[in-house]
Amino acid sequence: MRLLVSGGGTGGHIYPALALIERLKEVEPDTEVLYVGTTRGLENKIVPDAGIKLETMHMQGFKRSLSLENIKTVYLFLNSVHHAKKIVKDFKPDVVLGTGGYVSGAVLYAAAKKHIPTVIHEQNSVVGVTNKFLSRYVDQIAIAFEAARNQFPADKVTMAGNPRAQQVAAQKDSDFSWTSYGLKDDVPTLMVFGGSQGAPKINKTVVDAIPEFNKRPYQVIFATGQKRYDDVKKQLETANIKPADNVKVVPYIKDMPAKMPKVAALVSRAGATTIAEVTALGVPTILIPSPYVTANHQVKNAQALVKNNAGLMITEDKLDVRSLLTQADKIMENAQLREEMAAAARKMGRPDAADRLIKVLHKAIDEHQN
Ligand SMILES: CC(=O)N[C@H]1[C@@H](OP(=O)(O)OP(=O)(O)OC[C@H]2O[C@@H](n3ccc(=O)[nH]c3=O)[C@H](O)[C@@H]2O)O[C@H](CO)[C@@H](O)[C@@H]1O
Repeated sequence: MRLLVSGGGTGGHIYPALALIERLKEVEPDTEVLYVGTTRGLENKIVPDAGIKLETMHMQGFKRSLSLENIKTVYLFLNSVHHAKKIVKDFKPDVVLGTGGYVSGAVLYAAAKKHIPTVIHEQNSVVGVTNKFLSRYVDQIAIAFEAARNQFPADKVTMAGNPRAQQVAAQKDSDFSWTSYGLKDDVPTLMVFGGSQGAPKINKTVVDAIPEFNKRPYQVIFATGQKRYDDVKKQLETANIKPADNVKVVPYIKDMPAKMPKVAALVSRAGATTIAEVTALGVPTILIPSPYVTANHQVKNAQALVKNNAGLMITEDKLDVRSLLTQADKIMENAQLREEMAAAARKMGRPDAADRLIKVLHKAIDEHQN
């Protein structure tokens, strides 16, 4: 298959695309892939690191208030559509997949106008602006939450799940060792990150909790987000806080599918891709939904896990050292509770999501020809 993929800005849009590509190359080894992203998003690092060819376009999002910047945004969008049409013409894809972010708006719109089969993947329960816009033009729409179904034209929608779920589930017996971080393999590990880019309030709270984490019988691996690492280091120095041997602070955790199966519990934002991963594997979670997202959708994501006894939630306004430690200790110091939460989480997982999405791609190709 010749697959053109576009999705960008944040890890939540990029990792599902990469997971799909990895699986497609397994089942259809002659697959050719080109990825189109923005010049500034996380895709600039993650996609080439995965050995996938990347083309970039300069784009920006709309501001909510009326502003001159929006004129520039429209200009950049039209320019990108023009650029994307050229990419489509040169690459000659059998199908084009969009996984969200402004850049996928331009690429999928261009492909649809050039009569190429198109599919979008929506990771969230509340549909993103780009996918909403594209839903009129594309052939097929794959979703990961039932709640997204009625926000799209009904005849185009298939439930697929998030391909990242299949990727992490496939590595559940990974031989990754925590010793590569200077941690131990026989001590339960709490992983902490605030989404793919880190979150300042979570970072500050974890920094302040480190003197207590230092004394715990479990270990902590804390990813600050690449761009926020220096800031966290400064906070640690100013407050004279030194992580003990059982606490590691890093900018970013690479190759998460190999590592996540080895964590006892996770503290994180409630982004859709993280949720897909923890439910595929059965990882107990403490979710701190981002209050800065469309229609507060991360709270809805988190509530689904809480309702099924698979996760605990701390809303950001209630997040402080005490609430964080209380919930972390509750899970980390009770192996039986962890097992129960893990089993509940696994029941919600979709470990065949990539295969389902591949079927949707073929459906788009087949039905487009008819
Ligand atoms: C603020 C914002 O708009 N967030 C959105 C963004 O989330 P965002 O990209 O922040 O978060 P997601 O949970 O969707 O994805 C994070 C991904 O990054 C990985 N990871 C994280 C930290 C790390 O050190 N290493 C690493 O590999 C996680 O394992 C996961 O695969 O897109 C998601 C999918 O559209 C939405 O649900 C989120 O609401």
